[in-house]
Amino acid sequence: MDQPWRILEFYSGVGGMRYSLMKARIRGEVIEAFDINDRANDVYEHNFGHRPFQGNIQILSAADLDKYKAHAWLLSPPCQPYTRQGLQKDSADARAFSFIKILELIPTMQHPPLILFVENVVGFEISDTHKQMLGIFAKISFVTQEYILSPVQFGIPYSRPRYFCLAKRKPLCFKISSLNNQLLHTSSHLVLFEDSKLMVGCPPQHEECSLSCQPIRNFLETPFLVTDCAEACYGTSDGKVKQSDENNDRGKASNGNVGFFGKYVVPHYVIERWGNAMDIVYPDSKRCCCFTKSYYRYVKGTGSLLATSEVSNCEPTANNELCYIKDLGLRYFTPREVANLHSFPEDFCFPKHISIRQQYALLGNSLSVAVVAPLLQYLFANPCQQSSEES
Ligand SMILES: C[S@@+](CC[C@H](N)C(=O)[O-])C[C@H]1O[C@@H](n2cnc3c(N)ncnc32)[C@H](O)[C@@H]1O
Repeated sequence: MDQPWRILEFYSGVGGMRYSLMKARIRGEVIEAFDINDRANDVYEHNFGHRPFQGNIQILSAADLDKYKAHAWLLSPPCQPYTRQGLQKDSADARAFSFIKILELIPTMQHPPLILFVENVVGFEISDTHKQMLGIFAKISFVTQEYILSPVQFGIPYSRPRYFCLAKRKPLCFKISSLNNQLLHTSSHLVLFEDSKLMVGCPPQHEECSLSCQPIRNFLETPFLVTDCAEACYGTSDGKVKQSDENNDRGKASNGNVGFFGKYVVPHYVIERWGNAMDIVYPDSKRCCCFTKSYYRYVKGTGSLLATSEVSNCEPTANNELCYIKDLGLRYFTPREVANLHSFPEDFCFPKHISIRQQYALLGNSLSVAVVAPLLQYLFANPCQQSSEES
């Protein structure tokens, strides 16, 4: 392909796909992005200087899309229809409609895309939306390779396994076509980035993978210790944090000081209620759990908490486990640290009016650039030639 790829980014959120394209150094241009969420679009515009098309993707027609003459579509549709925590209504969930609707337009287009990339949660691969998607791809002569990969397989101490579908319209082909029509859990054949020498090809959660990961410490804002936090215990007892303590009040110590990490301190009442369900990691840990959009609002299953002190006056026995946890200087990872674990670039930032909770929500919906970039590099590589390995 001589000309730069013309790329559409659907469900663009805060632009994780676009950052992945940049990291993968794909010779192409995002000619339009689409998202229904105002705040996500504010963040996107703040970082890329372009405001995505704001509206429901479901209303787009084939004629609307033909105007872009796009070669590639990147799509990360809502994952709630398929998440284990959700109701798993799958294709019956209204949030799944726009995705199938837009794929169904492809056979009717004058300038259909040549390349598609889809990201979603694990569980999507057994959904009927997935079945419908593959049915449409077969009808329009697309070949596919599917993956379930997590950042831990790329040297990042972060467990966020996600489903990816790479699809190309024939006669385009994959570099390794023997992997067509397979669901793969390994990344070993993906192109190595100069700066990701730690990439290893083993299944997510595999012990050896996390051993070769960098420590969490490398992803923290510095200094990472909690200060001024002893009395920063605000909130209600239902595991939810008070509505009014957004950005300002939360973390204000009774002496009036607001330490940088004050608003990230885990209140003692939350430890008492949810301590046993917390995933606690240390700066030297080589793993942490997936941050969801509910991080900072809820504790259970929404992401790891950071222990900033290993010294406790209490013994970690079953009887005084909560006392022990209270002494760990627990705090939430900051939004910047979550962005670091998502491998977002240093210059990524939020406009001032986006609250902390909104920042977590937007990041929780986003993706790992460390995983998506090599997949995109593989997807866009030498698309018109068979690899020498196969010839
Ligand atoms: C899983 S998130 C994708 C996030 C994105 N990849 C990122 O890096 O931030 C799904 C996004 O799709 C948007 N969305 C959901 N349904 C939509 C629809 N029908 N039309 C347009 N955008 C939609 C949501 O606002 C959300 O930002």
